[in-house]
Amino acid sequence: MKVTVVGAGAVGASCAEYIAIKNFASEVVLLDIKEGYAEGKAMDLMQTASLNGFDTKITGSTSDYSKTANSDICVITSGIPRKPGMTREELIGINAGIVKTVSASLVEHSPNTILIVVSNPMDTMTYLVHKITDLPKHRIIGMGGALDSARFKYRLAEALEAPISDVDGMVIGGHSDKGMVPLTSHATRNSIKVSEFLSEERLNQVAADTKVGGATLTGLLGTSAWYAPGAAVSGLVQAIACDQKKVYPCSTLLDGEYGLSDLCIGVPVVLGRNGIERIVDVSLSDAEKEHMKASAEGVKKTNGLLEL
Ligand SMILES: NC(=O)C1=CN([C@@H]2O[C@H](COP(=O)(O)OP(=O)(O)OC[C@H]3O[C@@H](n4cnc5c(N)ncnc54)[C@H](O)[C@@H]3O)[C@@H](O)[C@H]2O)C=CC1
Ligand SMILES: O=C([O-])CC(=O)C(=O)O
Repeated sequence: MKVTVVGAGAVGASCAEYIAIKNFASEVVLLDIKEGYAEGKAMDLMQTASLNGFDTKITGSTSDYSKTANSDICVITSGIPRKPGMTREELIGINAGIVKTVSASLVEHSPNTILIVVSNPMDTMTYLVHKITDLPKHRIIGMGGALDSARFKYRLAEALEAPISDVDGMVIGGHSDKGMVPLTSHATRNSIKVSEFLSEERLNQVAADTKVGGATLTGLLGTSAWYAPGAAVSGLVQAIACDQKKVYPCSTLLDGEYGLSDLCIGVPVVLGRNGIERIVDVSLSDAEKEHMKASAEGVKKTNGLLEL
């Protein structure tokens, strides 16, 4: 199993590290445009192999896509991150150009690959990849919901004063401060609805804190987060590589599901060796349906800024 990660920055390196530590891939190629940077990150990570007990071979490349040839899975993390006070949508001007050239080069060298898009604004970048490559839709996957759901579970566990392993919950919708739709009505603590434990007001606070999860960390760190994003990407990569058939919310091209079409937005999907093997249609409350509709309008507005 060969995995390429483009962008050896904070998220790309974290993602490569988690993939290696989980020890399911034979090879990870890190590629960056900065001279020597990916080679340096790869060497540093390889020097953790005997300490962390993995056999995955990590190599680095400066813009040489021949090294990525025949990758089973490619991850795009190249692009600028936001600074405090910015929205993800403001990154479109620079990141669209980067994602366009990177995805074309990846597909040229790995025509059978499954592509995972991470660069922001992620739903719009995922849509862009559909427009400029001829990969089938089940092989183009946007990562956002897996991370947002992990943050939701963190906030739920905090409010419930319960261990995170007892908590389950999912966030669908656009990966943006306003567009996320935390499914509070479906969230559970060991199979019991969380509304049995938390007031509506507290649950609304959990949802609000979840939606600004990325912005909160950007304010604290001065740039956006990388540990949880890297771990979330490695989860998707593992689900595909190991044919786990796990359900994750991912950004995917919709064609009528959830009453939406011609956009990529986060919905629950089954992930296996073929990429997105099924889109799961979950029944939503009226409020969640309205929220999803507004989220889709936001994503479409950002898509409208693309020069296609
Ligand atoms: N979808 C999600 O849930 C998340 C998305 N992100 C996004 O991921 C992206 C990366 O974030 P960080 O790793 O923190 O940024 P970073 O600045 O640490 O790393 C980005 C890397 O991309 C490289 N790069 C730029 N243009 C390139 C090109 N044409 N080819 C190859 N490499 C290129 C840069 O040299 C840099 O090393 C940002 O757009 C950020 O907003 C970050 C966290 C979560
Ligand atoms: O907040 C950001 O800009 C990066 C990101 O998408 C996240 O951490 O959720």
